[in-house]
Amino acid sequence: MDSPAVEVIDLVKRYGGATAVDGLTLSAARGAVTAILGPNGAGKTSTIEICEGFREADGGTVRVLGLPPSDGSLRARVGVMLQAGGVPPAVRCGEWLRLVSRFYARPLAPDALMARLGLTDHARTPYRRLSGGQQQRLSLAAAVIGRPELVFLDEPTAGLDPQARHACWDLVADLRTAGVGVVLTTHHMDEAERLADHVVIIDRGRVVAEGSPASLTGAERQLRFRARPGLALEELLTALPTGSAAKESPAGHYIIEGQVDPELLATVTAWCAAEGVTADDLSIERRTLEDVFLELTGRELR
Ligand SMILES: Nc1ncnc2c1ncn2[C@@H]1O[C@H](COP(=O)(O)OP(=O)(O)OP(=O)(O)O)[C@@H](O)[C@H]1O
Repeated sequence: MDSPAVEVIDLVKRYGGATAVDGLTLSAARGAVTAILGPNGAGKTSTIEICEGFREADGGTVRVLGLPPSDGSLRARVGVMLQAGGVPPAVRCGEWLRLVSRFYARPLAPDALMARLGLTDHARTPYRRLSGGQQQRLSLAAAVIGRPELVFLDEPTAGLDPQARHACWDLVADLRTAGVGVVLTTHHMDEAERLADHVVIIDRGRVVAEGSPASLTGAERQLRFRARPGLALEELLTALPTGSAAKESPAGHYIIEGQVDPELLATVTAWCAAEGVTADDLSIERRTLEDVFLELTGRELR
């Protein structure tokens, strides 16, 4: 049987006295999209850069396509999109892509890839004159041009406009269809929910949850509405069946959890009416990945 695309066991990474990755274990399948989520400083980039062979681990085992990350044969088989830099400032966009393509035996056509990522009009623009989003798209193009078996994308859509974000999503979906393994980090929960087969949530250098987006969010539904901030939810709770929960998060956004049925809906709307409150945008929804993420990693800023 093939080894996983990426296998990380008990990974440890320290910077001076600080432990950034603290016994992290995860696995990413071939031909699937694995999203690594975590708050700022959780250890995502450290982990990914160790897998890419750019940083040394202080402990644990990492295998990429069954090989140690330092194995030279991986260069031709693995695509890497860095968070920033790596391109000479004066090189033109199209020139760079053609240059990178020459390192590979069966590269994609640079012009077609530029067209796909909206870079055709910038083919002759030097890297330093590209906007942040255009530089980002060029890095993405360079990561996939060699038809890799596996790509690492570190925050691929950070700073992209909605059009470019969708183009990136389409590209990732096509890579997956073509059997390419994709390991990406993102702060966009909707992106992970939309793209990923497998989500790994890490916090303080450790995995705190993993599974498919559906298994992480569960089947439970919630009642949500918007109203003026500061409603007396403890009062509402006394009218709801035992086991229900009500919270305001953020201010003016209310979430009621429990057995969401017509009776609960009627109780909540009747209570709102008695309070003289109109419940706006009332909806019954499943928990989102963002809800799960915040529950697991807390709300304090890092
Ligand atoms: N080269 C370095 N030297 C010292 N500390 C570092 C270095 N790189 C990362 N760190 C620290 O290690 C921890 C993990 O950083 P890392 O970049 O891996 O997190 P991350 O999850 O990718 O964060 P973000 O979401 O902000 O990109 C942070 O506390 C960071 O300050």
